[in-house]
Amino acid sequence: MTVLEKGTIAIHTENIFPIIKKSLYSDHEVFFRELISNAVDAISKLKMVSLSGEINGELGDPEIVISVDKDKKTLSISDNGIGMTADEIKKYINQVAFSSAEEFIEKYKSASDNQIIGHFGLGFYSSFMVASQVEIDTLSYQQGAQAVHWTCDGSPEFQLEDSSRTTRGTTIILTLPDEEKEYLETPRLQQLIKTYCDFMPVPIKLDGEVVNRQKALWRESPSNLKDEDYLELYRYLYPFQDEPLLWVHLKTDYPFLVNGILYFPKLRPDVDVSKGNIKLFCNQVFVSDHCEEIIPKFLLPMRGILDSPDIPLNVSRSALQMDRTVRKIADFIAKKVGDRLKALYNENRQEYIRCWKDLGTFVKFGCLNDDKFKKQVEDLVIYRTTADLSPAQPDTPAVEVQGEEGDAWKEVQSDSNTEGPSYTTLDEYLQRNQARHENRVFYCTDEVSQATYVQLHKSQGLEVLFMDSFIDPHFISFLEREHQDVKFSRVDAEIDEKLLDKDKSTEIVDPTTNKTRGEQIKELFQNALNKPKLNIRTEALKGEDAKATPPAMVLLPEFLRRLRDMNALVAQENVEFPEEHILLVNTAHPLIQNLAQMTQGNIIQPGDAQSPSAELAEQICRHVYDLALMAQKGFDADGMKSFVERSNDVLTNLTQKAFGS
Ligand SMILES: Nc1ncnc2c1ncn2[C@@H]1O[C@H](COP(=O)(O)OP(=O)(O)OP(=O)(O)O)[C@@H](O)[C@H]1O
Repeated sequence: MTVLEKGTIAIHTENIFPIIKKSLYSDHEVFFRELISNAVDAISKLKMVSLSGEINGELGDPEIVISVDKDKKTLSISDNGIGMTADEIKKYINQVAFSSAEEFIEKYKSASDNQIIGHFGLGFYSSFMVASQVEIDTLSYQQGAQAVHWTCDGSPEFQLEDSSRTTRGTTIILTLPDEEKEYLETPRLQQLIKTYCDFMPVPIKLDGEVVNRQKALWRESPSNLKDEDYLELYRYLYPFQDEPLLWVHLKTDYPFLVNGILYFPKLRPDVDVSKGNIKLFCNQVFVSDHCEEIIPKFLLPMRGILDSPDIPLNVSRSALQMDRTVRKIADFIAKKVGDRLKALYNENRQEYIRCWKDLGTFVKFGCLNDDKFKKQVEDLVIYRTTADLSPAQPDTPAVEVQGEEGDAWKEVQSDSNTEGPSYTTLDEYLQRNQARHENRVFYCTDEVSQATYVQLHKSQGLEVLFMDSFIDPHFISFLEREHQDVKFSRVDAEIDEKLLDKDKSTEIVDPTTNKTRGEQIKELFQNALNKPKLNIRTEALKGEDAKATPPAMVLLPEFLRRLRDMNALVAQENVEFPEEHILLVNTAHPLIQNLAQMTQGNIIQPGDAQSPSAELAEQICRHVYDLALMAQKGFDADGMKSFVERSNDVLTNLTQKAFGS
């Protein structure tokens, strides 16, 4: 073998390699991605040269082969690409690669390495992060080319000599010191291929088997893809997860190049919505699992792949966030997501409703965070409602329409018959209820604990919207800012006039005192509860069956509740239920009427010696109050104790009465 050249690499920093090693300490494995990328590039270059007619004869199937020699402690990466001549090695390796190494060090000496996404495009010299010696054995595609062998042991000195290689292409041989011997193990190498090179367009072989998937679905035209293709990729990327709700295929080449597929996952309660789940690629090469700086915040829970060579990757994360192209790409993604939602809303409302439970949070968060996105989707925000909006069933059977299989008319029919709760937009709600309660929206934040209130509204034909996600309190404030004249009130905040039977509550019952039944009951409760800050109101609630209305309700005015919620948020803990709430006692309810009867002409005064029935009445008043309170707040330990004790007392009293004792 003739030594062609011995020399010193033209760099100015002495001992460049220890510095490379140190500055990339946490990211050693990226050398693998860099070398495989070079191999893929060499194969694509060969294809291009061949297309230009410069090569005669067969190219053979492109492939990259990874092999390990444990005795020699070497890891080799071979490609059958374009190869290099001695001159090219001198130019591209000795000069280009190493001057970029120097540039890298200058740039990142001071920066903490984890600020840079995936240390992408470090190039050939990154092999010195792991190898004590690097060799290149290569034969150029050019006719009559001489194979060459380059060796460098990590010092700036190298050796270049002739090689006996006879096949076109390049092999990079890394000799690994003991501390890097993990890269001699098959499972570790498999994992690296899967992580970084899974979607690279050339087969990568390890131990004779192709390990990578190659096909990058996002580079294909959406018109050639079926739903199943997208689902298959999702299952592959996120195994053992629920199926995604829908997806958006991103594809543009102007003014920037972006390809990708983003999926809306089913939002599980344990999903961390502040953490990005989208995988960032650059020309099918994996870069990072973390692209929080690129994806609009409200879309972070989306999953999938974003592939763009136009995202600057070797700048700090903060610079990335400020980058104009990155900002434009973020806008582009948000717009595409908005378009997709709009299309689904218009084309398949049932499916949109099915997805809404999970999509709703994205969309609302997006409206709060991004004005452009808000404008795009504000008409698509829907709410579950107590109104029954299912299409009326026709009185006469539908006219038989003869149609082919899959006939559009038939599909529409089956679509509209889908059962389930009804959904409405805010505009539709306001329009529908304009005559009864203009610009007023009744809503419920907890279907279970507010069930009584919802039922009361429903039975009087008042429509209630369910706004029960964690984002809804913020969203309600946002809606009130957007629609200045619209007021939102929770079903337990105040009682609408429509729910009250004014005639019944003014009925006079006691001719001697001239007190209405309402006044009498109010006094009864005031004395029994003895809570000066509590505002007791007596009203007759409307309802065909008085028993179906609640005997009493605790109301907390909307502004007081919001104030309390805000304080709780600031204090990060539960704040006491305000004492200044309202107890609405329903004089139409038989229980309350019985109470009035029991104490007629015998109003209990605190401190009075009480008759047994007056005592029972007092107990029941407290009980009615507790039951009403329960819907608003749970009990603390003391409250629970006295509630249970009193329940037992009341029951004992009642059973005694039943025996006539
Ligand atoms: N396997 C290979 N086959 C043929 N040429 C190669 C191979 N590996 C490296 N080269 C040559 O060496 C050059 C320098 O490689 P290096 O990886 O440092 O930078 P790069 O690939 O040009 O850019 P990047 O910084 O994006 O990796 C390449 O441009 C290429 O010409």
